[in-house]
Amino acid sequence: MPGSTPGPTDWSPESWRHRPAQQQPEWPSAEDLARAEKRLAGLPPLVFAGEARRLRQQLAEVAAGRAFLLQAGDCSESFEDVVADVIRDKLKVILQMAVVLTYGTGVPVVKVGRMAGQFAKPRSAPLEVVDGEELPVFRGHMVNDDAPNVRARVPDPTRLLEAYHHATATLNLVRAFTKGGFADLSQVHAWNLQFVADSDAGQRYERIAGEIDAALRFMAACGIDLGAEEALHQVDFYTSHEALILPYEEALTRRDSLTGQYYDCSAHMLWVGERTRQPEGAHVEFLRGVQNPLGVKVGPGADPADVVEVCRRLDPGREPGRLTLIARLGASRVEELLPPLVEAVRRAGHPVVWACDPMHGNTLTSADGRKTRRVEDIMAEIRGFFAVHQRLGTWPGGIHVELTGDDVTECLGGAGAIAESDLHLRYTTTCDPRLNGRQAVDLAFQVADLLRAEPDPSRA
Ligand SMILES: O=C[C@H](O)[C@H](O)COP(=O)(O)O
Ligand SMILES: C=C(OP(=O)(O)O)C(=O)O
Ligand SMILES: [Mn+2]
Repeated sequence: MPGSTPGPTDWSPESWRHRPAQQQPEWPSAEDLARAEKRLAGLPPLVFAGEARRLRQQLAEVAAGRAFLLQAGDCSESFEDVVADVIRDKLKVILQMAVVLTYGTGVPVVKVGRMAGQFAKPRSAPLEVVDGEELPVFRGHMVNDDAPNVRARVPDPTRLLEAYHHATATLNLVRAFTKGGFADLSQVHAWNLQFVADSDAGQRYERIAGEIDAALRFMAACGIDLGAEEALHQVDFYTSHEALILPYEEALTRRDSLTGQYYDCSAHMLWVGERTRQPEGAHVEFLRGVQNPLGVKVGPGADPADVVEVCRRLDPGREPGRLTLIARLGASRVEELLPPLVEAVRRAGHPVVWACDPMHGNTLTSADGRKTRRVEDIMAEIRGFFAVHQRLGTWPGGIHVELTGDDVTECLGGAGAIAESDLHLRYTTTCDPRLNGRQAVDLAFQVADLLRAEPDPSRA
């Protein structure tokens, strides 16, 4: 059974407190923080250990080269976007991408949202200048508000509770949508948002949807009872976020009554960010004791020996499905930097999933000072990632992307050819630039083409 290795005996949910923790807010009141932690610790878990174990099993299939991981959602979820239509549209785009990938390749797709808890952000600098005024930086709605004034930027521990409640509302809707009929394959046309349907990618998607309809009609005509096939009517959709604010994660960590092991019940999968993955640091210490599937971001400065050390701490049992390494190396350097990392981890015997985050190594600033990314760089990094794995005979296990279902103008180029002069039109992200629905579905088609060129996934 995944996670069958007993949890470490020299660990407790609070043992991270003895290690240096990067990127933690300076909460103005220790008492208010303690009150919020106490309340959170008494609230029900958001996800269940059995669900996290099921995701581990599915990720073990990815590690073995028999499935593909699609991890996607906002850079930083906004409390203001915990609105039915926004959540539904994001889900539609992710389901569409999954259909494109599965239908085009025959490879099962494991779907994980950066959703229902992605409310905290690590930042490169503690201060920023907005309209000439120096302000503490926005750290995600779990910590402070993004409004550009000093009062809004003061960390407020009651936001930890608000984050929990916003995550709960999001997850409730996600569960209803994915288990209650909306994700039924007969709805495949309805996932095509109007602004996506009008694009080339949207029309290509419509053709696939038509073929799926025809296949379903064919099976029904052959006498197959489609109503009885659960897989046609529901999808498994999992949640994930960066485990950044450790008092929040600790408060939601619970011992599973079935196995006696600890799970961080704030999300199915947690990852440690590029800025907090120090082997001796508090974040790695916290995550090594919870049995959820874990991600580790790996940036261009990563030393292979350090990455192996993090793998040793987080995956001592060398269990497939436990660890996903999410490489975010940049389009221009992926082919140079990824091979030594893959080789070192392979030599150390960790059966990790390798996923490509083509967003964070390709961020640039536009002339008017907005963070943006070129879709062509994003695609170039994905192509480089596939090329490296093909050369090394390893499986390019998945992609990790920032997107929204809204028709935003945050990333340059791609389907819809967004120019720098368009960025201001609908630039609504609270942190990093996201692909809009059209750009995301188009990207899925290109990734499906790359996956199709891979050796038969049933090889393993
Ligand atoms: O994903 C988020 C960003 O890349 C990270 O928070 C750093 O952003 P910054 O360089 O604007 O602080
Ligand atoms: C901050 C992020 O990534 P990284 O830790 O890789 O910079 C992120 O995924 O939004
Ligand atoms: Mn980001």
